[in-house]
Parts: sequence; structure tokens; C-alpha cells
Amino acid sequence: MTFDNAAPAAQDIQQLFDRIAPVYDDFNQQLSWGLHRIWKQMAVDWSGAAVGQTCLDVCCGSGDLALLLARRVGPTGTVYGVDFSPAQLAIARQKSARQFRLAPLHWVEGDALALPFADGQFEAATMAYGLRNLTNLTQGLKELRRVLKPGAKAAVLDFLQPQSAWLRQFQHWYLNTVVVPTAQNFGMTDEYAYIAPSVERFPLGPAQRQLALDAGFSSAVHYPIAGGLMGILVLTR
Ligand SMILES: C/C(=C\Cc1cc(O)c2ccccc2c1O)CCC[C@H](C)CCC[C@H](C)CCCC(C)C
Ligand SMILES: C[S@@+](CC[C@H](N)C(=O)[O-])C[C@H]1O[C@@H](n2cnc3c(N)ncnc32)[C@H](O)[C@@H]1O
Repeated sequence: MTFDNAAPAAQDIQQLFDRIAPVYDDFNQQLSWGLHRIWKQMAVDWSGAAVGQTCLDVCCGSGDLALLLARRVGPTGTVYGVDFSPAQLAIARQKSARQFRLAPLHWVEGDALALPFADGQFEAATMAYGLRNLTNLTQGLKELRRVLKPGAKAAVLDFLQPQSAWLRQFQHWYLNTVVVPTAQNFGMTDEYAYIAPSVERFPLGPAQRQLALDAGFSSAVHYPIAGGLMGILVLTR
């Protein structure tokens, strides 16, 4: 399956993440030199999640941020991770089974465009490397807002096209000359070749902020991180 610059259908995205589930965590660790853990922790910190709260990780995948949220809210809190990839959720369940003294963690198979949760259910939320993969960014942001309590925050971490031309060239080079050949060794060329065009399609910070405000968030601030290679959109309901 090849992913050209047209946005793939939801089913193609779901099947892509099912296929890469066995190598996903190891590739992220190896290809980001472990830095993805820092970026994810920043998103959890900036979500405002606190002890005892009920929190949500949207597009949770293999569960990294849901597990960080569970550590943050502690045994008196509750965390839900939602994703439409069964294979990714299976990895998340395996990882949470190996950890102790976490908040009660619920892994839910569901669609970010029609979240299976009540209005105002959550006191904080995260979404890491999910928004860019949605087939409808506005619907995803509206659903994220709907399930947050008034005044609650969400932190949305994703790739970002750097402003600097040479950093853009570096990002493009790294994704196509380091990431894709690594994936090729495991027969996952097309799956990882999808990243670069998806980043090119993804709105820049100011446009992400405007999408969030149009979706009804009372405030939205976009922070470039990692030299502008990544960004975190901090939203307030
Ligand atoms: C955790 C990261 C990416 C998650 C991710 C998101 C997607 O949309 C995918 C789509 C298809 C296949 C895989 C993914 C996917 O893994 C970020 C870290 C992993 C990246 C693959 C590495 C990219 C690093 C930066 C572009 C450059 C960092 C340079 C620095 C010297 C480490
Ligand atoms: C790149 S992974 C990110 C996983 C995790 N948040 C992390 O940071 O490692 C993107 C995830 O979004 C999920 N996803 C994409 N579109 C979705 C949708 N419409 N509903 C639910 N999950 C979706 C995929 O199944 C995949 O697990």
C-alpha cells in the first residue's frame, strides 16, 4: 500500500497502525534517540493533569501518555486511553499489566471523531501524534473539547514543519533517509514513508491554534519544541 500526498482514509490509517504495532515503540525509541519520552512528558505536564483527576489520552496507541497520566494522577485518579487500533491497544494493555501503583487505567477501542465518553467527563486530556492522523481535524478538536470539563486543558503533541528552511530540510532528510530505510528492514517502508507527507499536510502552529478556537476552545497556544521539529498545542475548554 502506498501513501501519496492525499490524506488516507480512516480504515487505511487504522490498518497502518495495526501493522506497525509490533515495532512502534522500539522504532520511536531508536529513531528519536529516546527524545520522544521528553516530548510526551512535556505534553502530560502541560495538560495540567493532577493527583486524583479523571484524565483522557486520545489516540493513545501503545499507551505511553496514558501510562504517564496514570502515574501523575495516582491511585485516587482514573485514566482512559482511547484508540481505534486493536493491535495498538493490545500493546498498551501488555505494558500497563507490567506496571504497578498506577491509577485505574481503562483501554477503550473507539473513534476520536466520535468519542465514546460523556460531555465534560474529563479534567485533563492529551493527544500525542494523533491529530495529524485524523481524517477530520475540526471534528477531532470538537470532540476533544466536548469531553472536557469547563476550564479543563488538553495538550496536543505532534510533528511540526520547522520555520527554518535548513531545519525543514533536515527533518525531511531524516524522515526519508534515516527513518524509512530503518523501517524498510522490517518490511514497513510504506507505513513510515507516510510520515513525511502527513507532516507536510499538517497545519502550522498559528493555523492549528485557529482551528482550535473555531472548534470552540476558549484559549489555544501553540509551542514549537525540539527546535521546531515538534509542537504542543495547549487548549483550554
Ligand atoms: C513518537 C514519534 C512519532 C510517532 C509516530 C507518529 C506517526 O504519525 C507515525 C505514522 C506512521 C508510522 C509511524 C509513526 C510514528 O512512529 C516521534 C519520534 C519518532 C520519529 C519516527 C522520529 C522522527 C524524529 C524527528 C523528525 C527528528 C529527530 C532528530 C533527532 C536527532 C532525534
Ligand atoms: C502515531 S500513533 C500515536 C500513539 C500515541 N499517542 C503515542 O504518542 O505513541 C497515532 C495513533 O492514533 C490512532 N488513531 C488515528 N486516527 C484515529 C481515530 N480516528 N480514532 C482513534 N484513534 C485513531 C492510531 O490508531 C494510532 O494508534
